[in-house]
Amino acid sequence: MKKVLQNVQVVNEQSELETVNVAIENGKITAIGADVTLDGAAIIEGNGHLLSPGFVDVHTHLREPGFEHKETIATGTASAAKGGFTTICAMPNTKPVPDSVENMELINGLIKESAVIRVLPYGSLTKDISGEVRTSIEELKAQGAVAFSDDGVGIQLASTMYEQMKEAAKHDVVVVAHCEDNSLIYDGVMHEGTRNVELGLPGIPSICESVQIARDVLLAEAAGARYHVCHVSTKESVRAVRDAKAAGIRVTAEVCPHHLLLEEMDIPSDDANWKMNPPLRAKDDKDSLHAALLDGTIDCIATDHAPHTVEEKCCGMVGAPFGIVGFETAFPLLYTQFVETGKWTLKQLIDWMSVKAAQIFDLPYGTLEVGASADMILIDLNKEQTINAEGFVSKGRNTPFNGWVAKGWPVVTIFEGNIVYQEAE
Ligand SMILES: NC(=O)N[C@@H](CC(=O)O)C(=O)O
Ligand SMILES: [Zn+2]
Ligand SMILES: [Zn+2]
Repeated sequence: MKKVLQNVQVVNEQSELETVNVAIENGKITAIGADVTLDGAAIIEGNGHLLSPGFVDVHTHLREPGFEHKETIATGTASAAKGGFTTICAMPNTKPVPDSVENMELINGLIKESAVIRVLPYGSLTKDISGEVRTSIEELKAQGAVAFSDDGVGIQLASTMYEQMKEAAKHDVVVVAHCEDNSLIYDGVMHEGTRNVELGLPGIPSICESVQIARDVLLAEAAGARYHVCHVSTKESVRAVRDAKAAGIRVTAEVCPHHLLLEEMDIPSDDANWKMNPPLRAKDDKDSLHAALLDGTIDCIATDHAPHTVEEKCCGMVGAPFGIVGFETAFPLLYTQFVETGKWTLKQLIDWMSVKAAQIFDLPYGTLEVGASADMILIDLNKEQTINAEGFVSKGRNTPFNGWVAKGWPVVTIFEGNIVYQEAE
């Protein structure tokens, strides 16, 4: 199958736009340039839109198997495709957990059946992500686990983390950590700071996250492991990662759009659509996350797409599950708030959402290089739209961004050379 995507604009290293055509053969990019043509190829008209590599999201929750009332692989991947993602890594807090060869096979089968884009499943670090019995990294890697995590909970015991890091180092896979010390949560539902006092809600202190990162970077150093920190949210966490990198420890980190866009004082009321883990922190935390992205301490942006039902999120923060959806709003929000305002270049944003994320896990995606999988998106940078949760393709409606106006919407998503999402006319 030959195709030519014509009349699209790519961002070059200088963050300038260049008009090109892209030749696609057998699902791969075979040429890209101003005069590219291909005899007998089907034409996809790009209408002068921005061409970006398909985004790579290394932190997502698809909920299937086990929690199909919140999301399925079909609805989650359709939502991701609409948001411009063509590769996503699925966290293991499903039922069953991908903690055995059998469960991993089950999940691989479900992905094959219903995913519209590439889904790379995590294997868990412990059985049933309960922090007790270690999984076989060797066996789960052989079943296609992209990396290893117990996301949703922190690994409480240093020795469990250390033993799994040594195994991960042996098999050259990355340990990916949700850092949270259970003895420092205090039943909190939002950041322990100013706004939780005003709202009369229990707070989660910053140290709950940062102390575990500090522990883990030292364990990673001792184990010789590659270690990636999930959803960094505090300035102390940033410092721990920055210092670890300076010391030559093999650590990488991600930040979520909501932690870059929002802070505790933005929380309007006791509304569970503003409840996520880690919580929205203070302004100086948010500022330090921005600085960390710009200086390379934080490597990439990941959504932590975490759908829950309207019923679960209906009635205030206490009792509601943590998490907000992210696929369908990530790029337009970040583009509008930080690229249009001149804080970031378009190239920086695209790289943080694609190639930089892929590189952490040695994935050959998130690039428009010749020979790469034809995973690409067209973005209409001038299209402005109000975010409407009711219109999400995801089953989740749990977003704090409902009603926000944003520009820069993905209009076509191409995965392995085939259109998997196209904006309705
Ligand atoms: N981020 C969240 O608030 N929730 C995630 C779990 C997690 O990422 O820790 C979920 O699975 O709902
Ligand atoms: Zn987490
Ligand atoms: Zn998560």
